Amino acid sequence: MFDRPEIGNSVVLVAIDFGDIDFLESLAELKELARSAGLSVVAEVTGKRDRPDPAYFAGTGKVDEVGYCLKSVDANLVIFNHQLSPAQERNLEKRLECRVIDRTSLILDIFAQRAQSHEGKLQVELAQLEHLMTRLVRGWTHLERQKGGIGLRGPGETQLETDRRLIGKRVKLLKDRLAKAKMQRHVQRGARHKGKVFSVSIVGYTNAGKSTLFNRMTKAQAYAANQLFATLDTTSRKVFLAEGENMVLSDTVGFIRQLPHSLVAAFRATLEETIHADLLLHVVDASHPLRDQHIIEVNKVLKEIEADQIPQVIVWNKIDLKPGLEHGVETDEYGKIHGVRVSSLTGDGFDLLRAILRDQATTGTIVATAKESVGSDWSPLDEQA
Ligand SMILES: Nc1nc2c(ncn2[C@@H]2O[C@H](COP(=O)(O)OP(=O)(O)OP(=O)(O)O)[C@@H](O)[C@H]2O)c(=O)[nH]1
Ligand SMILES: [Mg+2]
Repeated sequence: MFDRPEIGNSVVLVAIDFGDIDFLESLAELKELARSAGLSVVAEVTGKRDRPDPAYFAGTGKVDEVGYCLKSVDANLVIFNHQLSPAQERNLEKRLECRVIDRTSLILDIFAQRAQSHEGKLQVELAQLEHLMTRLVRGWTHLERQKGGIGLRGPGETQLETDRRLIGKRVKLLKDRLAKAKMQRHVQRGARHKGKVFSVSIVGYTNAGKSTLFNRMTKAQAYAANQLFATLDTTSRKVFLAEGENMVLSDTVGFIRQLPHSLVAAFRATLEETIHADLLLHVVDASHPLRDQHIIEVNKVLKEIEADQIPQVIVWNKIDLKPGLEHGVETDEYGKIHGVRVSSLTGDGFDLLRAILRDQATTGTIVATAKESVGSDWSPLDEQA
């Protein structure tokens, strides 16, 4: 009953510009997401609108445009870049005679495909059920209003109630299991803390190169690929820094703008690992045109999970892709380190990164926190390029 519905693989993207400043980027990202989900984008329909209007698709001819498009390209899925209400989704499916999903469902689908560990699978199922729940709830109130309320229960509504009860039960079970898994991790972390091992978490936007950096540091084989959300599970390894000095390095799930709330909540447990780190390596794709927005998005999530107090080094990664950028360390006006430029692909700059890790492990004072560097509008990368 809780199986993920099969989605097709030829897809038409629909994106309406409601005046968002980053419309084009978010469209590009949607394409990337679709590609990462193994879908092939065969057409795009775009439009412009001054405000998000639920009634937009009625009578504007836009739906017909999507319909014509579907006929000419033979696609079996339509993905909308913005949030659709369940009613909108149903109406659109009826009119287009094609499966319709939105960005959130697409991201959930990618997570469902990728989840590997027991805990990761539980988290994704929980997020999917919670997504489903909000839709059932809304469908329910909608029906209630139609029928005029009290004393008019139809068989359909009873079914909804049953569904809700069953899903509710499953949600509770999943939450219990996740709580147990969290306890276990807590115990493991406790053991690590006793040995006082310096712990470092790698965080950053999806596809920034976190796993590639992790692999180079640990000589491990974490899955790295040119797709969004290649990594879902936190992986940790012990790394030798210097005589008598080790660290535990953790690779984590990537962030993305408009990450569905249910997913943020579900992954909070895994990300909590991050809160207890002594240092964050915030990996940024320095060659990406939107790298500054990516940093803001990641810091937003870090603040949400209360990890914004932890010393943080911005690791400008992929400098091999930016002609003119060279490896180097960036310090603020107090001499504290807040950035380092490297290439995880070639290893360029890794001796600097290792030195920073070693010094921070022994002194704990050479790196600034994100809070300390907020407000400084100095952008060293631009100075360099
Ligand atoms: N040119 C170049 N490519 C890199 C570098 N670091 C990583 N990449 C590539 O960038 C892509 C993404 O790398 P990953 O390490 O999987 O990125 P990630 O941040 O772990 O991504 P998610 O797990 O999806 O969040 C891969 O194709 C890597 O080969 C680098 O320094 N230079
Ligand atoms: Mg990864």
